[in-house]
Amino acid sequence: MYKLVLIRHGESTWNLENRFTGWTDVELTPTGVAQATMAGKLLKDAGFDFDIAYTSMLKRAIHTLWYVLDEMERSWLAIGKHWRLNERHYGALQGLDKSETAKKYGDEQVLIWRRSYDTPPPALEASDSRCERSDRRYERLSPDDIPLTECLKDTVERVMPFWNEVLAPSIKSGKRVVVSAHGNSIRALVKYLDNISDKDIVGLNIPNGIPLVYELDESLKPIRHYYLGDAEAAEAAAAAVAKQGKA
Ligand SMILES: O=C(O)[C@@H](CO)OP(=O)(O)O
Repeated sequence: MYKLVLIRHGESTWNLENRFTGWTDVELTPTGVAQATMAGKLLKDAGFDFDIAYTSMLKRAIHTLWYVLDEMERSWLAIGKHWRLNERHYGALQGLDKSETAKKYGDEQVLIWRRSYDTPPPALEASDSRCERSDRRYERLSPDDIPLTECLKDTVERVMPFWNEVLAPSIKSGKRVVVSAHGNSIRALVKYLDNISDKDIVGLNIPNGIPLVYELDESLKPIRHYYLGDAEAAEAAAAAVAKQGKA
């Protein structure tokens, strides 16, 4: 049996301000740092250890991983950073207040933009100063790989090559893998792993900074999954994420 640990980054400044974030590179808050440190402690106390870590190109996930590994005394571990693990691109909503947006367009429309499987939020213009196409960290990508908006389906399509080419082979080779990523890039992975329908994925929310453990069989099919620590607290934190898009 293999184990894979997924961690959504700790609370970010824009989580705290309740703004759509996507590919915007915002920092952890002190609460986010405490959540990441606690995630490391939970993992260490439960006897977890890792051989390799992966994260996105965004500092809220990178720093979360640093705090987790530091707490586990594994700061020396190899870390792979990849844009395919970035948060779902939120298009022209990036930077807007979620509940103000719900007041303007209605809770239902915001739920569609936040959680529908195949309806993307309005796209950014490539000329918009928020567009990441001129960001040096993505200079090796073709501009077309850098989204102007994404629905979860698009995120699944960009995350899956990373699963197939990096994560799955790494796990199958016997490496113990931890991934620090984002609410929607993790939802994309979970949708694939648990074969969740396009309809049911709408109701799935991932809390900040709580390790999500997958036990996988020889062919990497999930046997079971669970949040480390207090299961009720994890459920309450996921329910709070669901409410963020209400007026
Ligand atoms: O703003 C975002 O990028 C994501 C994660 O914080 O939010 P949501 O839960 O609304 O998809």
